[in-house]
Amino acid sequence: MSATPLPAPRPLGGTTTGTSPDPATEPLALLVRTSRIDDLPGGLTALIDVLPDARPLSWVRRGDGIVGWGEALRFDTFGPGRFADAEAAWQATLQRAVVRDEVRLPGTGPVAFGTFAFDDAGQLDDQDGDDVGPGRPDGSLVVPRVVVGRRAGVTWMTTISPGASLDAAPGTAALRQAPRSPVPEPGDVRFTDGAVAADDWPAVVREGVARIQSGALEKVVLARDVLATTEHPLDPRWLLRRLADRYEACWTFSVSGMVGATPELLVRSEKGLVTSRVLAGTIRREAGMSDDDALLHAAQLARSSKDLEEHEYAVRSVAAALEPFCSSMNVPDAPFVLHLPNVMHLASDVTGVLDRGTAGASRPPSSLTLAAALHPSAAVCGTPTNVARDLIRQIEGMDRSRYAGPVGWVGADGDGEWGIALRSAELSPTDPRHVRLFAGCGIVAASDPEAELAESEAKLVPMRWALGAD
Ligand SMILES: C=C(O[C@H]1C=CC=C(C(=O)O)[C@@H]1O)C(=O)O
Repeated sequence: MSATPLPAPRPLGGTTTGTSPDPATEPLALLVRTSRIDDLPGGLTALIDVLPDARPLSWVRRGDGIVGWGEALRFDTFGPGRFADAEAAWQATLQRAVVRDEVRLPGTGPVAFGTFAFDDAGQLDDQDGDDVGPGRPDGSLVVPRVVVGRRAGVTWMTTISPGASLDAAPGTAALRQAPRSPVPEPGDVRFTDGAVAADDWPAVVREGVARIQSGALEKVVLARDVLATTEHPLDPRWLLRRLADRYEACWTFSVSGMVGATPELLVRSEKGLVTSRVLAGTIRREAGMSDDDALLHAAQLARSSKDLEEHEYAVRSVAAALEPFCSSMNVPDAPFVLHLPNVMHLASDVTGVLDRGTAGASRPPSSLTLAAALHPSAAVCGTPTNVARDLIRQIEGMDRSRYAGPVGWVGADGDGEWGIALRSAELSPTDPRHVRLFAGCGIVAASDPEAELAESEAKLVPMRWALGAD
């Protein structure tokens, strides 16, 4: 890709920051270099272990993926155009990037990590319900200074130098020499109720069930938050290391203070093939459960008509959103059971072949465009989407912020991976000892409010555990 002297990426409805000249007035070119490096010691946490400071970027699963740090560029976007604005800013950036990529795998060359809010309709202060927007962005793309990645035995390092700066060339020696701050332990953790007290949450679910039974909608996903206060300032690397080690089937992510290990892949787009792992329908897995008991639970989940109904809505919403972009698709007839340490889920992998000539577009849709089209799926919102979203705004009583929004990365060719920010926590931008944990449940006519509360507790287990609580 060559550098074209285009105007600087003006954030359409957003803000851009870089580490070089003000991008609003001067073009900010990026020099991007990717080289293969020696494999890293360590298995599942090898990538996490190279992160040098407490502002990590991460997208890691089973020891593979990409991590990044530093900020060559950042785009913050607001309101309903947040995805399109982020995409436009990324495309404008790529126009001015000079790239030398010696590895050429998904995740090499220029990449941007991203995180987007669930809702774009203003933000509620979680404590007293005051509207505090538009301070916090509804979406952010971060182009790191350094990326380290690993895929199927190939390990690489990318350096991204903005403007006139020239960072050290990528290489094993450069990575070894980079200073790395120690990861402090968070110490004791205290958990308190979030916007809606746990004891009051079943009443919210009851209201959701009543609306469904009245015929207003078929499914709604209702969520709650829990506040955690740590004894010492929390370093997100502490969470990432524990999550990547224990929840290896999940995507361990970190972007701008949104951290978690999600089992749900909103979309992966790679060389014309798109995949979405749709989850909905859950059964708890007790600590210490035997394999035989786990199998019995899995069978019970696979037969549960309430869970199958929840799942069907989610699969249908994903298939309908992907269909306009695909020349062919495979939507499984029946889900499989995904086993995680804390829960089991009904899961379906929906796949499709991208139609390269979609709707007269000059290039195939990027993974970010696909994520925007898929969000919010019925796994995190409901059916019909608009009715469910309105009901969430009315009765949930909480600002979801980036919980249940898309999180992931996009590369220069548009390929990338976007998860749904579940099993997640948002670190306070102002107090490093404060974190909000989130969990939600799909509600259908047959849902039992107390059982949903128990299910939400099971979904909080990964983040509680990652903080150090048993
Ligand atoms: C909304 C969440 O989970 C979704 C994903 C899997 C299973 C779900 C369920 O069974 O309700 C939810 O749809 C969450 O973890 O906060």
